[in-house]
Amino acid sequence: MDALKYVSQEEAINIDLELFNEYKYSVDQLMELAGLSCATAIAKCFSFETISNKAILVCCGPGNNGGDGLVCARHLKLFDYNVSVYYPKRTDKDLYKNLTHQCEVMDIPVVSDLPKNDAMNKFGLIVDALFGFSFVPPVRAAFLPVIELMKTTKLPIASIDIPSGWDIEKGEPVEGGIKPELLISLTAPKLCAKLYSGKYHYLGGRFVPPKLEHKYGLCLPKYPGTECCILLSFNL
Ligand SMILES: NC(=O)C1=CN([C@@H]2O[C@H](COP(=O)(O)OP(=O)(O)OC[C@H]3O[C@@H](n4cnc5c(N)ncnc54)[C@H](O)[C@@H]3O)[C@@H](O)[C@H]2O)[C@H](O)CC1
Ligand SMILES: [K+]
Repeated sequence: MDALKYVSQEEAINIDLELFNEYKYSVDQLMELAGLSCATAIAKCFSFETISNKAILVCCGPGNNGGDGLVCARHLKLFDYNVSVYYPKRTDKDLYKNLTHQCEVMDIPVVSDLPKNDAMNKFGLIVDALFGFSFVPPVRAAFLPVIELMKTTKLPIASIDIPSGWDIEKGEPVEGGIKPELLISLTAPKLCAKLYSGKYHYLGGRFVPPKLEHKYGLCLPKYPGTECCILLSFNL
């Protein structure tokens, strides 16, 4: 079998466009599957016993990566974790308003200010849903504090699709970036994931129609049975 393809930023954007325009998926559909696969991979890697208070802070950015984070937060809550969401720049579109509402009515606190030291100490894991494949470096000022927090924290980080702040193709910035313990690539891994050496690398977003997979030569791995995510690599 041919090797799994790591896609460029342009290919990732084109695949995304094709899913919406040619294959007629809606963003909500794919985001739900993407977010569920992220929550599932997180639960596989971080059981209740391994993270203090079962408490997870999900940091959500302004685009669809942040939307995946909101969906992921809701599923983690359904999996019985104690979930909070940090969402500093709320996007004024119905999709995001509804996803935020769904979290709030499930008693997931959604805050606009980064939790301070004491409040931060209760968490056992940070989910990074700040930026995905549309990120263009460098990080703008509004997001520097949360990126700095994630660079210096002792808590494990689970990154959705891209470790935020990393160049989509060239990887970690030369001045140093965040170092997630889990990376969940969605649809297909991006080139930066080749340079990822953290503990767990999962693939999620099991929604690619075979014709689209072949067109881009993705050579996706065979997901086991009905699983929505698959472990690509594990480093001790
Ligand atoms: N088909 C798929 O694979 C699916 C992927 N999903 C997820 O969607 C993201 C990509 O989402 P997109 O809305 O295109 O953009 P991002 O979330 O990556 O970010 C755009 C957002 O961020 C701002 N921004 C860009 N650069 C910077 C910067 N340097 N500093 C600060 N802010 C920045 C920009 O202005 C936008 O507001 C993909 O990765 C997946 O996670 C779908 O959910 C399902 C289908
Ligand atoms: K991310």
